[in-house]
Amino acid sequence: MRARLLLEDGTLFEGESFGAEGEVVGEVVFNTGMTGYQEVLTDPSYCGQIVAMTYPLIGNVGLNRDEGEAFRPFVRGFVVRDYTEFPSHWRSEKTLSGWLKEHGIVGIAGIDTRMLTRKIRRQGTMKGLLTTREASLSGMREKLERTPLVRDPVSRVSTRSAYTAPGYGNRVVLVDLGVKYGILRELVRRGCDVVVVPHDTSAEEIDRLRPDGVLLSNGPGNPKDVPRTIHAVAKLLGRYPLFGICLGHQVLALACGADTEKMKFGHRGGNHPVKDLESGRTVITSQNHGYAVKKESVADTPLEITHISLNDGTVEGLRHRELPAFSVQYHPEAAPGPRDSGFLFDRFLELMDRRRRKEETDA
Ligand SMILES: NC(=O)CC[C@H](N)C(=O)O
Repeated sequence: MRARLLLEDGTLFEGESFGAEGEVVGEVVFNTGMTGYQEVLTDPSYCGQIVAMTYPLIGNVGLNRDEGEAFRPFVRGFVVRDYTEFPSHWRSEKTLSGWLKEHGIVGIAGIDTRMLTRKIRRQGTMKGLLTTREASLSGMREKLERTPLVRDPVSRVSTRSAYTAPGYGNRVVLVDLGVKYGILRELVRRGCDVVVVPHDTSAEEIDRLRPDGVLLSNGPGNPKDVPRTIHAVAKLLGRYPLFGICLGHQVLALACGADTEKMKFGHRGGNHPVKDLESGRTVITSQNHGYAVKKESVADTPLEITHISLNDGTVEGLRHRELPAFSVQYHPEAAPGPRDSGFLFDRFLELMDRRRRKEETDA
C-alpha cells in the first residue's frame, strides 16, 4: 500500500506503508540513533510527533517486551528509509510492522530520509501529514493546515493515579511528566522507594508523601504548558533535593525564573557530546528535546550552568547555587552504548542521604 508524507513547505514524499492504515498530523522530527528504535517509539516525550530515523535500516532486530520505555508507542507516525520485514535477534518477538499495526501507528518506508533531514535542518521543525489514504494533494494540504498539533501532551502521557515501586532506601517522589522506564529502573536499581505521582500533584500532596527527594521526569511538549508543575516545584525548592531530567530540567529552570525557547530542529539521538563544565570532561549522551533553556536568561537567577552541548553550545545542565537542586537536559538513564551519566543518580542519592542525616541530627 502507498503512503505519503506532506510537509508544511509543500514537499511531498511518496513511499510504502508498513504500519497501520490511517492519517495523522504531527510535528516532523528526526532522530540520529543507529540503534534503539524500540526505545524511540515508546519514549512518551515523542507524543504527537512524526519521527524519522536517519539511520537507513530499521526493523532488523524486531521488537521485544523488555526494551520499551513504556508499554506502548507514543510517536504519532514513523518514517524510515528501508524497513526489514525479517528481523534477526535472539530477543525479537514481533516484527516492527506487526507491532505498529497492532497499536494503530502509521509508518512510511522507502523515502529519501536524507533529503527530509536536510530540509528540517535548514528550515526548522515542520508540521506534516502522514497518510495511507488516497486523497488529492489539495485535500491533503487543507487537512494539514486545519489540524492543530496535540495540545497539553503531558496530561495524555502522565499517570492518572499514583503508584509505587517499593524499596528500602530513599523515598523518591517522581513527578511523572511522561516518564521513561529507564528512569524508574535506575532508581529501583539503587534501592529507592519510588512513588510516581501525576503531573499536576501539588506541593502539599507531595509533602504528605514525606519524600527524601523529588525527581522531575522527562515529557513531551512545551515546558511552559505545565504551569501547575512549575508552581509546585517553586514551592518544593529547598525543602527536598530536586533532580530534573529533560522536561524536568526545563521546569526547574522556569521555576527558578529562567526562560526557555523552541530550538530550530532540536537534539534527538544517541551520541550528543556534552561538556561537564565542572570536571572538564565530555560525556556522550542520549537526547530527545526540541526546547532548551535560554542561556542569557540564567544570569539573573540563582542557577548556574553546569553542562553545555558541544554541537551548538546550548544549555545541557543546571545547578542551584545554594539549594540542593540540579538538572540535565539529556537522558542520564539511557545507555545507547556509553553509560557515561548514570552517576548523576548517585549524586541525587547523596543529596537525599545528606538531608536525611541532617534531619536525624536536628531531631
Ligand atoms: N525528552 C524530554 O523530556 C523533552 C522535553 C521537551 N518536551 C522538549 O522537547 O524539549
